[in-house]
Amino acid sequence: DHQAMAHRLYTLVFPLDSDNNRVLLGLKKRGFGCNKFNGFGGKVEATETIAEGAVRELVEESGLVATSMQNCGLLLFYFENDPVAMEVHVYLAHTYEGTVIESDEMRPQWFDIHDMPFSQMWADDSRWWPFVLRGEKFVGQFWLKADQATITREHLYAVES
Ligand SMILES: Cc1cc(-c2ccco2)c2oc(N)nc2c1
Repeated sequence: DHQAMAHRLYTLVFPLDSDNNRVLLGLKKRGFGCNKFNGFGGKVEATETIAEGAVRELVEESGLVATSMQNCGLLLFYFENDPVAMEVHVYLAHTYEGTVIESDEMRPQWFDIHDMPFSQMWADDSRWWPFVLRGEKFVGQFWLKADQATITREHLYAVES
């Protein structure tokens, strides 16, 4: 039978503009995922809920205060040579306050949701973003090589929202 794997909780938030045509991404300026565009997020602290962590990371990394968020998917990443999986809770932020600011972590930029910079994003993004565009909640499991760029196996499916 399968042994339970250890996992670490993360959030990922994608702010959408009011007519749902554009999404705010951040170019990571340092650390994990450096030089990739991604949603805004990071580790969930022990003292907060996952949703609270999502709101906090969005403020810290973009300056936007989310006033409504929708959990749109779950991503699980397994790395060769690493026993701890990443459990990433993905959110769309439909309404928010504040103005977008560049942080020392992230350089924010708006993109057409149908013209994503996938060549400058994590390899998994082009696989599950179509679910977001269809409004389908998803669960995606991705097994990655140590280079964190190569997907060796994936299991991606829609779930009841
Ligand atoms: C391995 C990996 C990690 C993350 C991540 C780190 C923090 C939040 O998410 C990803 O995000 C995306 N889009 N692909 C990702 C792959």
